Amino acid sequence: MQPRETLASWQQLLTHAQQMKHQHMNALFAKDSERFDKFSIKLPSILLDYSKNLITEKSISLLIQLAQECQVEQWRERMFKGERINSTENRAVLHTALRDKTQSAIFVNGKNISQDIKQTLDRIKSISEDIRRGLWLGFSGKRITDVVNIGVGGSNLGPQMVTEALKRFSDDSVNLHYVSNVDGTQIAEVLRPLNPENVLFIISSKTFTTTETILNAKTAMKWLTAASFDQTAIAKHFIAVSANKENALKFGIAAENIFEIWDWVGGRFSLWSAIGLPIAIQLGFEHFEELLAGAYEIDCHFRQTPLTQNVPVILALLSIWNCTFLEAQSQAILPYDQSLHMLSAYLQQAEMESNGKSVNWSGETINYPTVPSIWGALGINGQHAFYQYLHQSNNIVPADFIGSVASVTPVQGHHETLMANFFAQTQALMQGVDEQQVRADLKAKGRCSKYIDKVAPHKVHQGNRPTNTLLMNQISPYSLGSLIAIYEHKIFVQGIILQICSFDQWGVELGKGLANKIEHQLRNQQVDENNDSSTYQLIKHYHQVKSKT
Ligand SMILES: O=P(O)(O)OC[C@H]1O[C@](O)(CO)[C@@H](O)[C@@H]1O
Repeated sequence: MQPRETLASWQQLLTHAQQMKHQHMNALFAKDSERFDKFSIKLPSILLDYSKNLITEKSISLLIQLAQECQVEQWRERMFKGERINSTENRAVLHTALRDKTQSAIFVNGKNISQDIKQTLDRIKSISEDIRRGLWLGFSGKRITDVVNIGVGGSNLGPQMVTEALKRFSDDSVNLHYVSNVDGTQIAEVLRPLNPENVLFIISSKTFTTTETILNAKTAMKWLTAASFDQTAIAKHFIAVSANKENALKFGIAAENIFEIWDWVGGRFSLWSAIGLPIAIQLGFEHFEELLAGAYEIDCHFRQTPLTQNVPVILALLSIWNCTFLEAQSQAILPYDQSLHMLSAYLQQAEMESNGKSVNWSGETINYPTVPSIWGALGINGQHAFYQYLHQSNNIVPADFIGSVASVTPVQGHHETLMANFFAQTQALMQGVDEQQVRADLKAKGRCSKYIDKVAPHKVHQGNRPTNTLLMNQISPYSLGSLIAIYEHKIFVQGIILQICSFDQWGVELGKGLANKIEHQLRNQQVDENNDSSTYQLIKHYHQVKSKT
C-alpha cells in the first residue's frame, strides 16, 4: 500500500495549496468569465456549482490525478461487485444493490442476494399497503393509526430524515413517530397520547443488541401487554427489522414479523433496506420506489461518468482539498429547504462515523489532516445564529448550500425571499467586502469620520470562503434519493483516497463497554474504586443527590 504522501499528485498538491492560499476567489472570477461553466455539473434533478472554491483548473487536474493514483475507479468497481472492501469486518459493502433497478445477480458468500432483496421489497410493499389501507388489525380488531419506530443511529436517522423531508407526499393514512433516545422522557411523551389498540411498533436494530433500542422496545412491550392483558397481542403490534433474527425471536417478535437486513448493509447506509419500512408506510410504496430510483440514477452516474464530471468524486476531492491541503477543520451543511431540516444530523452520522478515524487500512497512524467535523442547521435559521462565525471568524468553514428551485409547499412570496438569501450568502462568503469599500459605504451614508474609523475594521469581511451550491429542481422522493446517494459515494471516495476504512465504527465500542460497567454501579448504588477520580466522584455525587430526591 503506497503511503499517500509519497504520491506525485499529493506532493504537487501540497505545493499548489501554498500558492493558492495567497489567491482570492474574486480575482479568479474576474480573470475567467467561464469559471461557472468549468466548475459546475448539471444532473437531471440537481445542479452542482463548485466554482466558489479556492481552486483553479490546475487544482482540479491535480486532484483528479490524485483520485487516479489512488485507484478510485478500481475501488468503485470492487464495491459495486461485492468484494469485501470493509476489511476490518471482512464484509462486502452493497447498499447500492438495494436500489439496483436491473436486479442484476450479485453473489455474496455464493448466494445471489438480488433474490433476497426482491423478496424483502415485496414484503415491504405488502405490509406497508396493508397498514395504510387499514387491513392490519390490532389485538382488539381496530386498525393501526400510529406507527412507532424504535431505533437509533442508522436505524433511526435515515428513515426519520426522509419521512420529515417528504411529509408533503404523505396522505396521512398513518401517523409516524420515532423513539431513539433511551431517556424515558421521549418514549413516555410519544406514547402518552396513543391508544395501544391502534399502535404498531417497528423495532429497528441491525444487531438487535443496542442497549437503548432494546430497553425502549421492552418498555413498549410492557405498555402494550398492560393494555391487552395478552401476550399474543405482541404478534399484532410488533415488527422487527434486523440482521440478528435469533435475538429478535428471543425478544418475542413473531417470526413472520421479522424483516431481514444483511451484514453487507452498513447501518448508516441502510435506509434503502427494510430499515426504510417507516418510509414506505408513511409515504406509500410507490414513493419508496422513487426514492430508490433517484439513488440508482446516482449509482449509475457515479459508476459510469468520467471523474472530472462525476459529482460525488468532485465533492470528495473538494473536501480533501479544503481539509487536507487547505487545513479547514469543519464543514457546514446548510439546507435552505425546510424539508431538509434533518439533513445535517443525518450526514453527521454518515460522514463522521464513516471517516472519523485516525489509522489507515493497515492500522498505521495517519499523520495528515483527514476529514472535517460535520455540523449545520437550516441555513435561514443559521443566518440569525452562527453565520457571523462563517463570515468573520479566523476559522474557514467550507459549506454546502442545498436549496430547491421550486418549493413543494409554495406560500405566496416566501420562496423568493428564501432563495434570495440562499444565493446572497454564498456570494457574500466568497466576495467579502474590504475596508476601502466599507469606508466608502459609510461615507455615502453620511457617517462622520470618527464613527467610520471606529466601525470600519469591524465591518470588513475577508470573503474567500469556499462553498458548494447544490441546487435541486424540487424536493421529491426521486431527487432526495439522488441527493443522499451523492453524499454516500462522496464519503466512499474520501475513504479510498485517505485510506480510511469507511464502513466500520470501532470508535463507538469503548464508550458502550464502559457504560455497561457504570450502569451496574448506578443500579446497585455502588461506586467502583477503580474508576478515575473524576468519574468516581461524579458517580458518588449522583448517588448522594439521588438518595435525597
Ligand atoms: O441498528 P443497531 O445495531 O441498533 O445500531 C444502531 C447504530 O449504532 C451504531 O452501531 C453506533 O453505536 C451505529 O453504527 C448504528 O447505526
